[in-house]
Amino acid sequence: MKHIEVVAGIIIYKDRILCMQRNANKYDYLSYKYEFPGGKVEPDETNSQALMRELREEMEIEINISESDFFMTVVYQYPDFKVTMHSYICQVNSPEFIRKEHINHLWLKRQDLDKLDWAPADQPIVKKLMLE
Ligand SMILES: Nc1nc2c([nH]c(=O)n2[C@H]2C[C@H](O)[C@@H](COP(=O)(O)OP(=O)(O)OP(=O)(O)O)O2)c(=O)[nH]1
Repeated sequence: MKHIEVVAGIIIYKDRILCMQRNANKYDYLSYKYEFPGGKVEPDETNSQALMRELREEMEIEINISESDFFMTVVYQYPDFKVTMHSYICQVNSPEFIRKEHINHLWLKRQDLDKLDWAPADQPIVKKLMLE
């Protein structure tokens, strides 16, 4: 079965976390779900390089990310593929970005994160963020 390596950014501005809504997808279980922005790691890229590239491409966010920003890794088995997702805390100084691929976004306080319909692999990240 296909196994993909993904990076995701927990974008934090003041006391709010950026939640991005995916568009329709060939897999119903991912369509319109909320997620943390990011994407697949390409060969010869480090995780932080991949995340900086994805945030630049997807949202025009220019940010420096290093291994010290690592938050947690989730391994999740979807019906059609397995994902290993590495998440990083990304503190930003401005809430500005350009939404190029997602259909909606919300800036939520930690305690409200569980009000959204998250991609299944994101549940452990949401849970951990709510504990802090
Ligand atoms: N970026 C991101 N991807 C996530 C999260 N949770 C989760 O299950 N995923 C999955 C969805 C996708 O299968 C994969 C991310 O890769 P992607 O963004 O390049 O994939 P995609 O489905 O949008 O596009 P593609 O496969 O058609 O290229 O990881 C998350 O919080 N952020």
